Amino acid sequence: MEVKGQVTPGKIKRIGVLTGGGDAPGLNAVIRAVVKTAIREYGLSVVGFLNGFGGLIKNQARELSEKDVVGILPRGGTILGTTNRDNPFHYPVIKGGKKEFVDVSDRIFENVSIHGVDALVIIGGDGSLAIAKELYAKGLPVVGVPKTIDNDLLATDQTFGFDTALTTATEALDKLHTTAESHHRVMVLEVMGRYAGWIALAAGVAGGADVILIPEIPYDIKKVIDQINQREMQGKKFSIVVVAEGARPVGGEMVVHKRVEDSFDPIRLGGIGNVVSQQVEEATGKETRVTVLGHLQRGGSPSAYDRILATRYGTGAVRLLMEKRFGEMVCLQGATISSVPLEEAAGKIRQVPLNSDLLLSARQLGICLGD
Ligand SMILES: Nc1ncnc2c1ncn2[C@@H]1O[C@H](COP(=O)(O)OP(=O)(O)O)[C@@H](O)[C@H]1O
Ligand SMILES: O=P(O)(O)OC[C@H]1O[C@](O)(COP(=O)(O)O)[C@@H](O)[C@@H]1O
Ligand SMILES: [Mg+2]
Repeated sequence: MEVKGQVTPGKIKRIGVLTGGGDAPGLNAVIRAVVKTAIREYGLSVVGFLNGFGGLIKNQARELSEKDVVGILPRGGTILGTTNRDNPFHYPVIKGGKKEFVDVSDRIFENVSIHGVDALVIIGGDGSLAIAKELYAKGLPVVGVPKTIDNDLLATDQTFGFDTALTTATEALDKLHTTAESHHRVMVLEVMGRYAGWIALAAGVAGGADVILIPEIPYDIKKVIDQINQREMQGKKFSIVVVAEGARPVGGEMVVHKRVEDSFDPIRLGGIGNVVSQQVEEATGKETRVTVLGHLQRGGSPSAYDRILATRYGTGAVRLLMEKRFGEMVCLQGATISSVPLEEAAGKIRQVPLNSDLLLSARQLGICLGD
């Protein structure tokens, strides 16, 4: 079947790369690995599309030479820019003074062809990879690279960005411990993760939290209060509570901080830390403070682990392209870089399994999980 706008690569000579969705530490390390591998190993040229799918739609691009990636390995963010809007299949336009959402994906095929690009590396999370999958179905030769601090992508054991976010959250817990201990307070730390509790659970264990609340286990506030009171009775005058932004009480809803209407998923979570903090203060009479870690978790230099994972993903993605394994995504399976069809990764999320051994360890340490 002839697909409109289809790009049929012969020999691959020129590739494109873009970063989509929320940024994550390690994006630059992937870009560097893609550019160096493409140019040095395969003699290709590389063009970077700017600001996620926005740049592909609006034809914003820049040539990427080896010189352009010098010094970016340890840098946070992405030299290409990114956005968690600009879905080409659901793109906002103003028609007759009213906002409508239309399919502008044909523009992507035009721009890819203008730049002479034979195939594209798309670095993104569940949302960007869902778009990548649709573009592939429409005839664009793409491969995916799994990114997100949330670690919530199906079909890979780990996304890059998670380890750095986890380190930031753990450092925050270490710092909160000293002030909590001095003031005999309860400290609540709200962390990111959308609908998955990976950051909260891992940071909570690494940072010695007393309570960890994650979306996968709706909590009973009485259990949280009991834990804090029990610690008090044992002479432990402070407590540390980690709350994932997606945590919710049994029978209750997640707390929505704001809606970003142009986004495919307009919900931005946030505020549950405050709710928990107020309830704890009222019930225990203990002074309680809340810290919302927010975008600090997405910023800064990637950890050594994330630099290595990002580099392995970037080189692996170019190898996939050269083997014409389009419609696939590089992934981590155990200790090995492998690949899976985008189908298995796109638009699906991976939550903490209730039989996870990390959850079991947390329980056996006496950490309250709110149930
Ligand atoms: N399930 C989905 N299907 C298709 N597009 C999606 C989906 N979720 C998000 N998107 C779109 O993908 C882009 C990036 O999504 P977002 O979730 O913010 O980033 P990420 O790529 O990190 O998951 C946005 O344009 C968003 O509108
Ligand atoms: O950048 P925004 O719009 O505030 O989005 C915040 C969301 O993005 C994240 O930081 C990362 O999510 P994605 O990887 O899906 O972009 C979430 O943890 C958080 O809920
Ligand atoms: Mg997403």
